[in-house]
Amino acid sequence: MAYNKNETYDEDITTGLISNYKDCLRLLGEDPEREGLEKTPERVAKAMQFLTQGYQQDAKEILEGAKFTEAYSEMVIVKDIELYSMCEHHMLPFFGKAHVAYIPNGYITGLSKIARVVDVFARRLQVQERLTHQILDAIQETLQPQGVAVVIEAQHLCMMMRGVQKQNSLTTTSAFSGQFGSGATRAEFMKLIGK
Ligand SMILES: Nc1nc2c(ncn2[C@@H]2O[C@H](COP(=O)(O)OP(=O)(O)OP(=O)(O)O)[C@@H](O)[C@H]2O)c(=O)[nH]1
Ligand SMILES: [Zn+2]
Repeated sequence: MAYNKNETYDEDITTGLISNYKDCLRLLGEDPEREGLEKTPERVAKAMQFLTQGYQQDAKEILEGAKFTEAYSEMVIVKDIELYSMCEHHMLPFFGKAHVAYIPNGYITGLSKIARVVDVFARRLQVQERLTHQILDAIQETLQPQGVAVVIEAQHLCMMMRGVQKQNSLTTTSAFSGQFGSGATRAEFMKLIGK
């Protein structure tokens, strides 16, 4: 299922979600029939399907689709990839940036595919740590490069709007494989992403 301007949504899932979101609104003390909320259950049903569309997508297929033989063997970095995901504990957004690098070993991939892979895993219910590792594993297993590095910096609304209510906390997670395990290569990557 691809959700773009010509959005198509699974009818059964949408119908089921609409009915459940109507109940949610009632339980929260709202009137789902009042004018402003009339279409809200449907909008939320579609928004939630959009935000979890990653379950229907295959990161390896995306990378394989633009895998090219190339002798380039220096570090390739795509940094500042904006990221929007939802924490699996509260189903509230967390958002920030992903920085991804790999050192090719005979194959490169289309640069946009790196950003697409970030979205495939971000558009699910996540914890930031698992998201970081899933991006790394997909690239490692598909391109079999000399190494992969993923750093994610994100703010979690569940820590900002509720709970501990810390507005300025930033969570950084990282995962490294292959050559990024060594000090010099990792240090070069961290320097290039401004860390
Ligand atoms: N490790 C990790 N924790 C997360 C992530 N997103 C949210 N959390 C945390 O998940 C934890 C869930 O803890 P619980 O004590 O079960 O939930 P809670 O009572 O709502 O916790 P508070 O947020 O502290 O009020 C909280 O500490 C959240 O901050 C994430 O991506 N990674
Ligand atoms: Zn949370």
